[in-house]
Amino acid sequence: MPRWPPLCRVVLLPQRRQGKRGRKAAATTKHTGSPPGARRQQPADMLSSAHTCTETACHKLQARKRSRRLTRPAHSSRDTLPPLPAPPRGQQEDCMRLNPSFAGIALRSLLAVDLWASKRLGVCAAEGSAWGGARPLMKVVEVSGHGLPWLLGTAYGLCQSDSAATREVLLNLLFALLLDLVLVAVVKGLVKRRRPTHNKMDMFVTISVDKYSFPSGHATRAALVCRFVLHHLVLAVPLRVLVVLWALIVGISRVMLGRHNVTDVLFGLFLGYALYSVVEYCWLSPLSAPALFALWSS
Ligand SMILES: CC(C)=CCC/C(C)=C/COP(=O)(O)O
Repeated sequence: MPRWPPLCRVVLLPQRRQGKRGRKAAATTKHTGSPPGARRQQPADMLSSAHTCTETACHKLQARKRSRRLTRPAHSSRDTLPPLPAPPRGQQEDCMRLNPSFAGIALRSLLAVDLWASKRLGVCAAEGSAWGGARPLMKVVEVSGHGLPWLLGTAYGLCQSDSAATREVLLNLLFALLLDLVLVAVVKGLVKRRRPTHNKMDMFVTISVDKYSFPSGHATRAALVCRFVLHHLVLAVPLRVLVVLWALIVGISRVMLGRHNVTDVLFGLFLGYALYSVVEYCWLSPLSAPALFALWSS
């Protein structure tokens, strides 16, 4: 590789390293052949001055660069300012508290309203509560939406059924109830929202995740069973209305008994309603699950 003459090193280095102001000056130099305000140089002058300043300028530049490199912090780049040091952890949390997002504020407000409303509506939470006399009745409603009677009742009906159509419907109801139990247990285990403080833990048969309240298992089951029954049972209109009312009363009773917050029940009703669509989509029939149905025919 050819060695560049010293002139090139001296002239090119400062131009490459200069900032905006330096570039402006360099543009003037390029245009006029000299820095602004200086005497216009002749080609011979330029050549001789370039030669005479070669060694000293080069040494000065290298020394300046070296000293800049020594004084510059290790993390800084040549063209950017060094990044500001991260604020201590406590200060970061303060900033987050001072600048919460819109979604954060909305969620906190919703939860505050939810807790306040749930406490006000928990009128059967204890015998001494405003509607404490209705507590035994609410507990009957609680049992009517409990998983155990529904599972046992469906399994019994399945064993007793002698028509293929009834068997198909009951098998799918059993599948839906089991799916619901699993889904609610998973969501409760993930969200881990504690039951309201005013709840008395005197519930009929619970499993470990039932110490959590989101979503309400009774509400999901009530919505799921309600949709299932309305689709697969031929009922008179008053009975259909009664089924819908039962689902709503089960949901409301959860808040009145102090078992749940309002949002637990609302989400539970939505989840149960949506779960029915999944059950419909995965409908088990002698065509889609022949092995399962063969159990009964043999
Ligand atoms: C033991 C079995 C088969 C089911 C447990 C049903 C149960 C206790 C659900 C909890 O419902 P909430 O979440 O509405 O309180």
